[in-house]
Amino acid sequence: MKNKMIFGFHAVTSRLRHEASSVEEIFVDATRNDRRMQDLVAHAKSAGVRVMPVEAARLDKIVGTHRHQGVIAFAAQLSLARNLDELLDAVEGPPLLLILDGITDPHNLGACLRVADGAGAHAVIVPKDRAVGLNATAAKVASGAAESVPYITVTNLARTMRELKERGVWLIGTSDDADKGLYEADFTGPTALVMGSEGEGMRRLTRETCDLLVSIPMFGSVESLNVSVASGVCLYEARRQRIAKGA
Ligand SMILES: C[S@@+](CC[C@H](N)C(=O)[O-])C[C@H]1O[C@@H](n2cnc3c(N)ncnc32)[C@H](O)[C@@H]1O
Repeated sequence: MKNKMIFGFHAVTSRLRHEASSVEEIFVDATRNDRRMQDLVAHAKSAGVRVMPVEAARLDKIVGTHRHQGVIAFAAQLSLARNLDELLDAVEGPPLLLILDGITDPHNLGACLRVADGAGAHAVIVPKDRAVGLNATAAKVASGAAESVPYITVTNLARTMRELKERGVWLIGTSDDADKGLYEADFTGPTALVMGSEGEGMRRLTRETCDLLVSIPMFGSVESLNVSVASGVCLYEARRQRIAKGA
């Protein structure tokens, strides 16, 4: 299985708690010896995970612009089913998820992943059936985002949506015929943005499972936007609101 990087205390601790055996190695800032770091190192060592103290500059170089808080783990990808739970546990602040209900064009899927990465969405969730998979074309169009954004395939999308609701995630569906405008909706809490397919939009059950439906105002003569463009507009509105609120 391919290794992935996990950084930050919350995410690394969560992985150690959920499946320590998947963690191959942890790099920690050698100059940090506070209680939080001591606890994490003790937890890792008791689980038999190798801990390597390194210079902070090395951590900076590994993660680029991300915040690592002095800790990076290298771990195997977990099975997809476990990922959503682990992911929600590990997210700091309110989660922002993108649900794609039955996108069939790999270019659109790739572009959605790319904009999800850009806007800092925590995961993209797709149904297993009746949707294009993450194939080579989608991965290429995603320009690296296929590796950086957790991509979660679920067998029953409506059930996953209900589970998200139980975890306090607000499901905001999008449709060009929704009465409420995008800019009237609050995206600052835990949110899953739900997008429909290219031709038909969201399926009936998906639509009915949403807490709220919003439309992006259209000022010209066409009725709707391409799904990846619409994803970008909505995700960046969510991000704008969170920045304004300091979330
Ligand atoms: C090409 S549109 C599908 C249009 C389809 N007629 C429908 O009923 O949604 C693909 C998806 O992009 C999103 N979308 C496109 N334009 C939108 C708009 N103006 N407002 C809200 N969502 C939009 C929706 O998620 C939609 O399901």
